[in-house]
Amino acid sequence: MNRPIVWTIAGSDSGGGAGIQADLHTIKAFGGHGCSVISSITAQNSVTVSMVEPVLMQVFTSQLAALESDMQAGAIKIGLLPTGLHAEVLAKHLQEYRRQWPVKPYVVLDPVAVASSGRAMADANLLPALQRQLLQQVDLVTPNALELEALSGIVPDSPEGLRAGAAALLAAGAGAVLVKGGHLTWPAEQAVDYYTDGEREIWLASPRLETAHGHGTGCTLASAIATAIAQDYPIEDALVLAKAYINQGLQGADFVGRGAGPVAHLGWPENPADFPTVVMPGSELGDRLGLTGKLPQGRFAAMDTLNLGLYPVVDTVAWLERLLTLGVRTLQLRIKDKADAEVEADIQAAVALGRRFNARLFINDYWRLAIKHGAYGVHLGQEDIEVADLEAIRAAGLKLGLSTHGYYEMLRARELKPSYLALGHIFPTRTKDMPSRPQGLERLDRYVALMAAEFPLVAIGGISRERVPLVAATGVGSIALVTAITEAQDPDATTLELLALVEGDNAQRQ
Ligand SMILES: Cc1ncc(COP(=O)(O)OP(=O)(O)O)c(N)n1
Ligand SMILES: Cc1ncsc1CCOP(=O)(O)O
Ligand SMILES: [Mg+2]
Repeated sequence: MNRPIVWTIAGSDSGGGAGIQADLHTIKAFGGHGCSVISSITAQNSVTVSMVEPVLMQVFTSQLAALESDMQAGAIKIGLLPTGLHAEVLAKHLQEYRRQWPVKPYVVLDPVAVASSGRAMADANLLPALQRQLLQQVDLVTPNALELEALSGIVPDSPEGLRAGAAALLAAGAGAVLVKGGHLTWPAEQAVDYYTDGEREIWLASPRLETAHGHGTGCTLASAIATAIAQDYPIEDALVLAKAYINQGLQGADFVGRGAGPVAHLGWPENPADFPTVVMPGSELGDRLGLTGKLPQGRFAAMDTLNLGLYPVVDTVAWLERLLTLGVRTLQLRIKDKADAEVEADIQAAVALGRRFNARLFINDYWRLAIKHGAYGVHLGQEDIEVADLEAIRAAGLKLGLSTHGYYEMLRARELKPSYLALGHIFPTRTKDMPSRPQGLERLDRYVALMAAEFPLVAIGGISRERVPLVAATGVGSIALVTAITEAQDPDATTLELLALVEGDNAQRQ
């Protein structure tokens, strides 16, 4: 596999728990190739920092030049900069990379100024240089509560204070801000991270972990985000993965010296318990954080099985009838962009057919008509979550399937307790213009490992007859298809073959 290049520009920690050393562990764990630009050499162990020595400016810029001429970065993580001058010089280099490089690196700044022991790690000129020059060159800055206060002058002692502090960093030029919740004193029982790019907010919560350890968490989090982005994960997935990596690493942390041990580096996060909760409007925590909106009041009706099997998605009642007659038992009517009045008769007919064949028949999009005609279930997309009356669908007893396109959307959908989750699009598809990138089998594998115990899962998007065995091998319980069936030379024979492939002995042929 091609490992994306990720640079860390940071200080060396002789104790091996933070700085360059933590960054390189993390970059490797996330599948990147780590390159380092050492900004300063620290002498420290698990109990004290005894020396911080900035590297000569020529040593600093020679490392940048060496990498720049041969090993252009997909993402750059910046940690400790020992002087304001190092920050100024770096800002100029970053500006130049953005101008010259064909692919712009994603830059994450972890604004380290004070060690966890309380010792100042940088000179007094660093803060103004960050504020006036470096912030403008970064895509994401990741302060903790103390660093946010130092950079913005605003004390984040409430959600409003936190939002105001983050807004000040956006105004200073940062592309986005992630405030880490570890040092916030509220909410008491959860460590809540806050992300904003000025247009949207994401709040991620995990229970506070009782541990004496955690040296290097800030460095590790920023490196994990940078490497996930270099792997082409969208920012919201990078945030979720990085927080899961930290939670896993804190659980596994132990003494190395006499003091606080380093966060452990335990590979790609896979345990659902390590993943954060997406704080939803309408939840108790959401209310406390000032989010507005509603949540459904309970779970959606459960499916009768975790394995929904072959799942054709078609646009006419005639197709539904043909497939039901062949023995298909999970199907969807997907008619796009028509007025309710134009589709009502088809939806009514589809619901009646589904009942006659005792099938799991989902209606895409038209949730009001689905409720009105007593459909078995509704399938909705991410955009619909904001606008559909989910509680009305739930209260009417309809099943709900939700589309997701990655870690963050899966975790957000999880909070709505739907009947199944769809994961897509797995391969490039001609059927629909997708704003996200194809997920591929490796990511599908990981999603299935994470969510399969909790929800029936459906894979969709670009799944041809030939790809069905590969998709089925991930353990996903259902495979949704459009063109593999509707454009097959012999749709009936193909459907029977697919039923046997996906459902094996459980295929209910008539
Ligand atoms: C099983 C299944 N998965 C995903 C989709 C896509 O739904 P959505 O995101 O709402 O997009 P449209 O289908 O409405 O274009 C689906 N329909 N079925
Ligand atoms: C509706 C939809 N949602 C995600 S991909 C997709 C289309 C799947 O069609 P095909 O199986 O022809 O690629
Ligand atoms: Mg839809």
